[in-house]
Amino acid sequence: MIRNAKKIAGYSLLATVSAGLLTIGMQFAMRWQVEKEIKEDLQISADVMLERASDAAQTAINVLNNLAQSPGLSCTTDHRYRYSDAARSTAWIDTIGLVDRNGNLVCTDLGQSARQTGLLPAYQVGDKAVTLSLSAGAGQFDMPSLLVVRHVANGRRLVARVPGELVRIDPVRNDLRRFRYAMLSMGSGTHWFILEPETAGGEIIDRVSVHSDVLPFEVQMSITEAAIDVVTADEREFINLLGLFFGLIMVGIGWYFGRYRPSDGDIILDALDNGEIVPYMQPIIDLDSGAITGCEVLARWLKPDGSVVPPHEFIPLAQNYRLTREVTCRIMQDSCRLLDPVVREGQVFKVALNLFSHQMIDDSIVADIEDVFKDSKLGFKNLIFEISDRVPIQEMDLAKDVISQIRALGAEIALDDVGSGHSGLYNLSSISVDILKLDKLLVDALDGGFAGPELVQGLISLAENLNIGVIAEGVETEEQVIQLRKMGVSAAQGYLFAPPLPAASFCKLMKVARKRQTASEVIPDMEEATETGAEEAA
Ligand SMILES: Nc1nc2c(ncn2[C@@H]2O[C@H](COP(=O)(O)O[C@H]3[C@@H](O)[C@H](n4cnc5c(=O)[nH]c(N)nc54)O[C@@H]3COP(=O)(O)O)[C@@H](O)[C@H]2O)c(=O)[nH]1
Repeated sequence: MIRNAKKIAGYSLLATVSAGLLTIGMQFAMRWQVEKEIKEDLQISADVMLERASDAAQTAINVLNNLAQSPGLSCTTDHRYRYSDAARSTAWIDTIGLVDRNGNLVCTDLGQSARQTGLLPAYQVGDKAVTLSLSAGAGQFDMPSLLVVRHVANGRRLVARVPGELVRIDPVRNDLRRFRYAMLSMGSGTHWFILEPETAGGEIIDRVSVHSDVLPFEVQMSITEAAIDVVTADEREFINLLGLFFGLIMVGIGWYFGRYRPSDGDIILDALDNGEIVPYMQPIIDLDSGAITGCEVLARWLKPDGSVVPPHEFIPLAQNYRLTREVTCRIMQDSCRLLDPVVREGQVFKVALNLFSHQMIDDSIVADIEDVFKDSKLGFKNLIFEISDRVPIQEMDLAKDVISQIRALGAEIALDDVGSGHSGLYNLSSISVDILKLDKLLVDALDGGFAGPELVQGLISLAENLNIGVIAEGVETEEQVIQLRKMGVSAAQGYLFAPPLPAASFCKLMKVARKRQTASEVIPDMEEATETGAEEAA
């Protein structure tokens, strides 16, 4: 199972939906743009068609006006040459002929000799000098031609024929013509031609209508929606591919952001599971005899790369992620297991374990202590639980209850960090403890400073009066040992004797200490074990 599968699925769904919306948005925008362009094209088409029709008609009128300047136009070869020349002078006209007053075509330009009866209506006095009419198409599907008629004399008229095929050419894209309807009309219901769409039906998306101010032409055009689908076919495919591509990228991003990234809490849990958080033991020495009377258990994180992480770097993380119970249990279990060989040899010594201040108001710690130590050889009576005086206990009644339960098991309670910067002896006034642990700051103050020795002496007297023991912490010099002994302190720990040691080194040290009972014999060997321990720790 992929870790964070739900998260990845959520992100991917979000990504897919956004890719889908983006694709739809792009399709919509593209369709809107194409529709706009099609409408513009339709307008241009209509304008061009009207312009062509007007240009063709106007050119034919001009050509016929020029011819009409010549007097006595007839069907002589000479005149027919003139008609031919005039017809060829412009692409719009395909033939020019002469029509008699009865409307019969009597001759045309050269090459167009056939006589045609009834081409135009009979001439009426008062007819306009120039008229426009339409010829019938030769076949059913032929387009009628525009006949431009110019009266010359005696009811005779010059006629120029303008074929519709030349006018209907329009610039609309081939694929759009199938959906376009176009009509060029000449007023009063007469239309020159109608271009029907190839594909009938469909919603009309635009209609345009343009007309000439000078000539009786009007162009009407419309186009159906299907044209948009045809025009956008390639683009739609492209956008869909783009959407798919974008969707895949978004899913990738979703996976990236949703993938499992362990929190600091997960890292601590993994370290616990992998046995990387281990107990180190710092010996507690009897200053009178030099014997090791116990140890303080201090947690260390041994990383796989060999580095040793001190507690102040990972304990706050464990606190943030509410993993203090797990840490405490692991340290207690490992201490119990690792010290077992020493205990089995019959050595009696005290093991001090640190508790978190909030554990003082949660009696699950009592059950945990019982669980771990109930069957151990060490026994509850050799356990000391240290609670820090740095943090005032909030719910004193609860704390008193938890402490009395721990003491009822037979274990002792030590008030740690007494005399440290944040210790106010507040806790001491409310809870009963068995041991005071003088902080390194106080021990350092023995060497000098204002009222240092008096302060220590005062606390020692206080402890004596309360009938509680004292352990000095952070002892680093022999002078401190001498002073502490003078003041009546008989238990201490510190780098002078040994730093916190890996369990194996501490056990080795205990073995040596068992053989040599006196301080003068033990301390030199302790240095040896300490060096070994430091090497192992490294
Ligand atoms: N609730 C728990 N708290 C724990 C646990 N393990 C450690 N801790 C607390 O972390 C604090 C720092 O501990 P650490 O870095 O191990 O420091 C201790 C000693 O190594 C250090 N020490 C001892 N002797 C000397 C010395 O001569 N010189 C010197 N400079 N330092 C020395 O002092 C610290 C003693 O700790 P404490 O007695 O508790 O004050 C510390 O507050 C630990 O309590 C854990 O498992 N649970």
